Amino acid sequence: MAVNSPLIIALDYPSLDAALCMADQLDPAQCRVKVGKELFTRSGPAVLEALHGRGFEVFLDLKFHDIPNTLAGAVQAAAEQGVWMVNVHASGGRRMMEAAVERLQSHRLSTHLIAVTVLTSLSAEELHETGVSASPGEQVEHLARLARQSGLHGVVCSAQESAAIRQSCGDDFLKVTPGIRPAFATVDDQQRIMTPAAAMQAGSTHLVVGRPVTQAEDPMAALAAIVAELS
Ligand SMILES: O=c1ccn([C@@H]2O[C@H](COP(=O)(O)O)[C@@H](O)[C@H]2O)c(=O)[nH]1
Repeated sequence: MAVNSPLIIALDYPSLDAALCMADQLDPAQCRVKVGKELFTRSGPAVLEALHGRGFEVFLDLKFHDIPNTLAGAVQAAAEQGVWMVNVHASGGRRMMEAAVERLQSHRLSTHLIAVTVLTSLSAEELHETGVSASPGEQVEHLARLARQSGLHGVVCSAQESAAIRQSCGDDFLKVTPGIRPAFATVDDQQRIMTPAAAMQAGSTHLVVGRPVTQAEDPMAALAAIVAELS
């Protein structure tokens, strides 16, 4: 299905039923959906089958991070389940990322492979606490370049870094940005945030939106407000 929207709705729910209840209110021609660690750990591949059966393109957000051989196997397993996009941590290094790219290519799997740079929930102070002396912006850009050199299709970053990555890695390199917060939403545990319209202006190619829609009193009204902001 051709999806003519940058929106990816994060189905962060504790059960398959709850996730499908939200999915059934969404139009697979108008947005993609994201399955993360909680939902996948609870429901397993059944959630992918159910969402694919409803016509959705699925971003499997399991943020793989392991030795090259193990990680390549996990990426292959995800791609063979037909997901549109899967991700790994760029901090796993060049050899790990290249192993995943090679595995997809050798099996002719066309799933988009992207790398998480610096989690959008991390502030500069928290990043420094992990032993990284660079600022979030510097570290994101460093890891984005590494991901691009390793053959990946793009990165997960905050929209605050999209413009710099567009400059260094180009328009075609995907900038998938969580931490999207419309003016009406609460910040929650995110740190590096941006509104939907500002994120698109900055060069994000995809906007990941979870709680501003899924925890809203009226999720469909919240989604409509975001769509209106983007049009
Ligand atoms: O750096 C990252 C990487 C992934 N995420 C995921 O995106 C969504 C954001 O949800 P909100 O409710 O809109 O905050 C969530 O599934 C995260 O696991 C991220 O936020 N930051």
